Amino acid sequence: MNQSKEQRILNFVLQNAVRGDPCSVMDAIDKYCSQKEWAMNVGNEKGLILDKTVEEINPSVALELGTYCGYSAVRIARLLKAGARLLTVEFNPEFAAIAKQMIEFAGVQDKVKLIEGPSEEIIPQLKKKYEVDTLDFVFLDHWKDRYTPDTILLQECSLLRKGSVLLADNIIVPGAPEFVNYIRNNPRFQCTNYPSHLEYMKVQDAMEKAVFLG
Ligand SMILES: COCc1ccccc1-c1cc(O)c2[nH]cnc(=O)c2c1
Ligand SMILES: [Mg+2]
Repeated sequence: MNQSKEQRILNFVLQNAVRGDPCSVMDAIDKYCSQKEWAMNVGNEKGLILDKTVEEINPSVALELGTYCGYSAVRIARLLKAGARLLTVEFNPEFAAIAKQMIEFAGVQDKVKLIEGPSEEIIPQLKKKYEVDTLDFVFLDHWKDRYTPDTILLQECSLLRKGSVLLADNIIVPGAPEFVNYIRNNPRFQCTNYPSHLEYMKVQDAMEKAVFLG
């Protein structure tokens, strides 16, 4: 049974990064995916926008929708203060299995809770099953047609508070036009667009930050 691309990415990390060193894991993934096989990690250019947003908020409780291989989970978790935690949701079991190993190798497993399943099922469980009160930060990086319904669901489940920050990847490519229309025309959100490029490519992309006004 030949290996998946995601397994090849993990193998490259295991052979080229340093166990317990999140930056070496991020660098190895970026090296492999820019030189060998493209993959949909947020990457280093948009990753810096993610870093700045996380550092600005300094979240106690963060949620990521769309774990993939765990690149952005490692990227976010490495910046979290003692006692803070990241919940990351992945629908695809193969991706979740890779991400679990990636997160453990990076040494951030104590800060990260990887939850396998569809976001529309997991979000309503966050309060009772995962002991979440409200979310300080949400990174949307999953199916683009889930951005709007999941943002509505987060509000319906009272998971956002005044000042909660959403950051959405792939506003241009693959694109989330319906989400952009929803969030920019919603008076309960203050939006900021961050032009960038598609990971590992010279193609325009952007991230959108949306602060919940309560
Ligand atoms: C499977 O499509 C891969 C692809 C192909 C061409 C352009 C963009 C993308 C892309 C880029 C991303 O950062 C993504 N992030 C999260 N979920 C995605 O589906 C996703 C897709
Ligand atoms: Mg993405």
